[in-house]
This record gives sequence, C-alpha cells and structure tokens, in this order.
Amino acid sequence: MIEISGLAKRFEVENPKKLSEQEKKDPRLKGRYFQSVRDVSFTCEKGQVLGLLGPNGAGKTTTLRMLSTALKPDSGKVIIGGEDVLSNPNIARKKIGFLSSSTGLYGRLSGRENISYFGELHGIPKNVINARIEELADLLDMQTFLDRRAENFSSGMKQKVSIARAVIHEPELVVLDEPTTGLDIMATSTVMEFIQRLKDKGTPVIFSTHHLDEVQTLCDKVTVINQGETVFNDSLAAFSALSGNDGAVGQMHKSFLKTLSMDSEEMGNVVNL
Ligand SMILES: Nc1ncnc2c1ncn2[C@@H]1O[C@H](COP(=O)(O)OP(=O)(O)OP(=O)(O)O)[C@@H](O)[C@H]1O
Repeated sequence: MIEISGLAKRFEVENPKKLSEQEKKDPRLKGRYFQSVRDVSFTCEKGQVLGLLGPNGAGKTTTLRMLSTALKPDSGKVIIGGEDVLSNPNIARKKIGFLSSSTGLYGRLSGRENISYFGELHGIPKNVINARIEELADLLDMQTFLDRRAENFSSGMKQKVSIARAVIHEPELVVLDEPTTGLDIMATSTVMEFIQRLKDKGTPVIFSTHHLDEVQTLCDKVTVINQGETVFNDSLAAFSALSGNDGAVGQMHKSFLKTLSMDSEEMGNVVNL
C-alpha cells in the first residue's frame, strides 16, 4: 500500500518577469513564492495502476518528484508498505523506480551500459544485471539498438532505455512521469504493455499522463490534480461515472473537465482516500 498525504511544495520565484501570464494569475502565487503543490493526497494498492491527471502546470511532476524523493516536500507524508520513505530516502530509492520526464542518458555510453551502470549503483551483482537487461531488452523491444551509443537514440529508444534503467533493481513501486509523451504508436504500445506486465506481477505503478485512452486501458485508480490540489481520487469506474458514461474515451474527457470545475462540496464527495 502506498499512501501519499498532504504533500506541499513551494518554490521561490527568482525572476517574476519570467512567469507565464497564466502563472501570474494563478492563486498559488503568493508574493515571492509559487506554491506548486498545495495539498496532494492519494493511495495506491499492490497491483494497482494509478493514473495522475491534471492540466499543464497542475503540479504532477512536482508531486512525482517528491514521491520518488528526488525533491524534498515542505510538508506531507509518503508511506510505502508502512515505511515513511521521506525520512529514509536511501531505503526509498531501493523501493521506488522513477522515470523522470527530464533525466538524460549518458550519450557516450551504449544503452546497455547506461542500464548496467544504474544496476551497479544499486549494488546488484553483474551476472544478475546482465540477465535482467536481456529480459528488459525483450520486454521493451530494445535488442536492435541496445549496444549503440545513446547520443544518437530517437526519443522512443531513449525512453525505453530510461524505463529499463528505472526498473533494473525490481522496485516495489514504479513511478513514471509522462512515459509515453513524444513516442510513436508502436513505442507507446510497447510501454503500455510493459506497464500492464508490471501490474500483472503485482507491482503498483503510478504514472502521469495527458492521454485518457491510456487511463482507460491501464488504470484502476484515477487521481486528478488541479492548481496543486487533489480534486479527484477514486476508482476508474467512479471517474467514468462522473459523466454518466459507459467508459468511452470521449466521455472520460467530460469526466476530467468535470473534476476541474467541481466546487469544494462536490469535491468532498469524490476525494475518496
Ligand atoms: N523549480 C521550480 N521553480 C519554480 N517553479 C517551479 C519549479 N518547478 C515547477 N514549478 C512550477 O510549478 C508549477 C507546477 O509544475 P509541474 O511541472 O509540477 O506541473 P505539471 O502538472 O507536471 O505540468 P505539465 O503537465 O505541463 O508537465 C508550474 O507552474 C511550474 O512552473
């Protein structure tokens, strides 16, 4: 069980002139600080896939970075399997596999060497790393490019190697920030099948996305963040039901818009933690 409660993070605004027009009007801007995440809470059970949705700038990446201990929250808790991971980031890094939307690969190393290096950092024996890379190469369809230098990889190749690198240590929880953004249809379906396989093995996956078809295909739970706050956290069925629908993707779009426009009383009914 993963429990995220009351996460909050603000950033000091170094140059207010650089804020977008939307950010200047955002109620999260308070003087010199921008409160990216104000109050985010959700839970995810073993074997569940949770889709994290929200408009651009809602706070999804900031939330996932805090959850994976890449960023220290100002307040809030992250409990994985009963353990408070924020007070023990080293344990957390063993438990969590995190795909960031911004981490690069080492261009001078091959795909295999990039993955292997991370395995070594986790202290995994070389023969185990090699076997695991073979398995991941098949699952993520990487055999044809794995031994090429990463500097000339396409976006899809980079993303597959980055995913393999994130899960080389067989983490208890996998956190993926927009795993299919920028990928073609084939690479997207390979990544989606990979998430499905993690789910089948009982590994919980939390991923952010703007693609409701992915949510419909993979997710058991949906969490929507708007302006740094959880506005919806419930099952996929409850999310679909918001637009009184049969689960069609077009209708889910209406459910999503509805979560963004609900008043606090309505929200109280659907933020089911
Ligand atoms: N280090 C930082 N310093 C200042 N502001 C930041 C920082 N990181 C994020 N923000 C701001 O916090 C807000 C939330 O950003 P975040 O990247 O978490 O949103 P998001 O929901 O992932 O958006 P998107 O869907 O566009 O990826 C944005 O307005 C962003 O500009």
